[in-house]
Amino acid sequence: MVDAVVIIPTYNEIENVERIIKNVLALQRDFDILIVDDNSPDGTAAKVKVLQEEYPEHLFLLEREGKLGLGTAYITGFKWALERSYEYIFEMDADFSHNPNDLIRLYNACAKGTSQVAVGSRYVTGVNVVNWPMSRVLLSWLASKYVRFITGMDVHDTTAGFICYKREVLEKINLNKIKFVGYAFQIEMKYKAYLSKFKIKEIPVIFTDRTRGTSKMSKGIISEAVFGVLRMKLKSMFNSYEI
Ligand SMILES: Nc1nc2c(ncn2[C@@H]2O[C@H](COP(=O)(O)OP(=O)(O)O[C@H]3O[C@H](CO)[C@@H](O)[C@H](O)[C@@H]3O)[C@@H](O)[C@H]2O)c(=O)[nH]1
Repeated sequence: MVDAVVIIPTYNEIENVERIIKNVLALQRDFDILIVDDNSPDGTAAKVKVLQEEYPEHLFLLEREGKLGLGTAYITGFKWALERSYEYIFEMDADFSHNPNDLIRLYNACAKGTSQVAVGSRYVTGVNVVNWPMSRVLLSWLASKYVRFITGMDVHDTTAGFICYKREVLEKINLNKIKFVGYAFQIEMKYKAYLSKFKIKEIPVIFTDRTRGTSKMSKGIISEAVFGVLRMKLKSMFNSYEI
């Protein structure tokens, strides 16, 4: 029985999905994969179904009816994983901005180290981002600084989406109380793990922007993060923030 599952949310990732699945399933350590697809018009889910014939025991697919956001895709995936016996539950993008080889480094930080959360971090040793335009690097770096300042969390890459959670973390957090649907979900999850006193370790990784397909980042995602983080902090100061 494989003890680790990599959850990969997809929306229009037809150009990446086969390669990312094959890369992860070819790693030296065994991982299962759960794809959470939001009815991608480009046929991503249909491609996954074909690949399931090749990897019937290790590749799983959840299909949702439409584009419901990155955060809710992960929550759906977490609940699926908790119904099974996985001990290590990962988040990873489909587009190779996260290097699948680094999964093993994140795994080791939780399985062999003392951390319950391992974050593939772009900003723990300088700025390790390749191919993003300067404006996007600045936005992401400033967002991480802002979140660190407001929340007081000792995490440099607070918006990172390359994570290993030990099962106990996802069992402790009330997944039905997660407020953010977009990328700010990443911040909220880390904040809840931090408030729950879990040990969060940042593992330096190089984030390389996608060469195929397009980002789903939008202005709404930014305002969700800016105001949402303030709300989150204020609530926790007045003890009305539920983990
Ligand atoms: N199912 C589903 N998947 C989605 C949705 N929106 C995005 N995705 C998937 O989520 C992954 C990340 O989306 P991208 O649009 O490629 O993200 P990015 O702009 O490269 O953003 C990166 O930086 C963010 C901020 O630092 C990170 O929060 C994010 O995880 C990612 O690493 C991809 O696999 C994409 O298909 C959605 O609504 N539904």
